[in-house]
Amino acid sequence: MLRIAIQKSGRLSDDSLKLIRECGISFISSSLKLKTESTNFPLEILFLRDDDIPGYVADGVADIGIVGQNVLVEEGMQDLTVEELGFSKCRLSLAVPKADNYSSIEDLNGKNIATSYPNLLQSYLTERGVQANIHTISGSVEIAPSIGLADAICDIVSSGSTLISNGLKEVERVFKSQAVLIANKELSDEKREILEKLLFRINAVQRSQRSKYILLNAPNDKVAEISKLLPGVKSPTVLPLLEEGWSSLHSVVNEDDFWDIIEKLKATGAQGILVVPIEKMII
Ligand SMILES: Nc1ncnc2c1ncn2[C@@H]1O[C@H](COP(=O)(O)OP(=O)(O)OP(=O)(O)O)[C@@H](O)[C@H]1O
Ligand SMILES: O=P(O)(O)OC[C@H]1O[C@H](OP(=O)(O)OP(=O)(O)O)[C@H](O)[C@@H]1O
Ligand SMILES: [Mg+2]
Repeated sequence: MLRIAIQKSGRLSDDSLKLIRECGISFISSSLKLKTESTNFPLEILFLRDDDIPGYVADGVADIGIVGQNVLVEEGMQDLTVEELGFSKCRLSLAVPKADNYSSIEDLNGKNIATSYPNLLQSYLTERGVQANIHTISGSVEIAPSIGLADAICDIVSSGSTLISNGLKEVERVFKSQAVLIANKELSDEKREILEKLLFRINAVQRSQRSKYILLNAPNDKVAEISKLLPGVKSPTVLPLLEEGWSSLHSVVNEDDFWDIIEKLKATGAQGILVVPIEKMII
């Protein structure tokens, strides 16, 4: 049995549970239960505060965990990382009151900065030769300048709406973060084997999320040109249409190239283009 620690409630919780479920792992969860076991995979799930997860995994209380890179690097445990998971993307940024005349990082010399990430902030400032007073607080950081606690803050930003609501502007990006899977370094062979199975499933889910299945009709004399645009996993599938001189072409496209490719396909004379989601993808 492998033990995974995930955040009990917060920004990481829903996507962590979603990923586990998309891997075909079933379990019964209730907001009151802090531990649950899968009914169809050798996995036990612990629901914890996110800040505690790296420590528990390092100590072996949990075998693996899902946590934000910001917390992991702040706690100096980035070497536990196994896989980037691509969700809970955010950044750690420095922000000052909107009305401040901020021109460069040197403006923060001698200033008071409130943050929950003193280590990440300190190394960012040190690298740039800036000396500031860091006040570590555990939450509601954005309020600090307006109550006279600090001149600036360093906190998580995603849409930027929390900064705007608190009369602040983002002035420096300190760290880019996303959720990662971490693992204890001394897993037994049995546990490592379960982790490999889980990683295989996670990769299949992630690959499918980055890809789309595409079907289209094309005149036979355009099939070669279109195949170059849609190489797919190995090569596209080409099937004859009932209508003479036409083929149906099936392939897989990467989400990032998607709109670019669609434009080019239309230019070749492709018709009836269908794009459908892929649930799992094993290559
Ligand atoms: N606005 C956001 N958008 C995307 N990701 C975010 C956002 N805010 C935080 N995160 C990511 O999610 C993680 C958890 O954030 P959350 O705000 O739930 O933490 P918390 O308040 O410290 O929770 P806990 O009660 O578990 O200690 C952060 O460490 C960060 O990696
Ligand atoms: O740029 P935004 O999209 O506004 O997101 C940033 C906010 O999100 C997080 O807090 P959260 O809302 O999770 O609440 P918390 O302070 O209780 O953790 C983070 O601490 C910021 O305050
Ligand atoms: Mg926390």
